[in-house]
Amino acid sequence: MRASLLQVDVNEGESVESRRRRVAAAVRDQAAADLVVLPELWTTGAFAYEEFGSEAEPLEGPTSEAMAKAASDAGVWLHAGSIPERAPDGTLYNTSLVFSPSGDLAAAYRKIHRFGFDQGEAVLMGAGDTLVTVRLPETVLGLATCYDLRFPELFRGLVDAGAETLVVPAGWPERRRSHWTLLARARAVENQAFVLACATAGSHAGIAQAGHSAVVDPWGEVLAEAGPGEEVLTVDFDPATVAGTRERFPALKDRVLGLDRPRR
Ligand SMILES: NC(=O)CCC(=O)C(=O)O
Repeated sequence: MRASLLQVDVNEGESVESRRRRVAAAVRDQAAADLVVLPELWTTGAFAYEEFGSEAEPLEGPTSEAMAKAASDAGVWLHAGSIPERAPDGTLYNTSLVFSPSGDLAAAYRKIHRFGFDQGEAVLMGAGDTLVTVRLPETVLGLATCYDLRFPELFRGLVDAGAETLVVPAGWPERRRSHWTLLARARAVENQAFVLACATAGSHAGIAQAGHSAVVDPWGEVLAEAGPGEEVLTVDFDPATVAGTRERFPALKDRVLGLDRPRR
């Protein structure tokens, strides 16, 4: 299976419309891939809080339309990263979209853990409450977004739902890059799954982005890692490695669930 991660440069010098056209063209160029992955909130930038409301779109908005067409033109599965979604009741969500090679919306995942503590995304956006997996011919994707990477129980839930390839679009700051790299490997090792971690490059809202998108195998080996700038990271991997790893080293079967809490 071939995956291409598009590490998009997101900066205020380029309009959302221009970036949408540029990214759609880049997706069309990936016709040799089976799966193309984009980062989190690449239209606005994950830290451009003041843009979330003005650039929010419904699930059938301009980004979704452009990405559906790009996926069908290229004939690829497309994890189109996330958009600021405005739901019919007005609530904003950080929503990831997955399109099939015929351009149909196969899945939408609303980010469960919002970043910012008592500001930014955490107060501007609603929280998703549903785990999402997507069955491709070669593997089952489990969806998570950026800050979700810090919450291992979410990933265990995805694995329990059948996920073998964990896809994590992000807008991760350069100053915490070591956490990004470490957590992507940790989620791969503990879940014996592939991790496709696709981040933004560049700088927006005064926050330098980490880049360094990566593909990690179920043994925790980094198969490929991008540099800091805009880049297409293409990797061939064998999804059957997941079942092989889980069979040879059956740690997931040794889980002990429902432990009692310490007595006080
Ligand atoms: N967009 C995000 O979720 C940022 C997450 C982050 O900066 C961190 O977890 O650190």
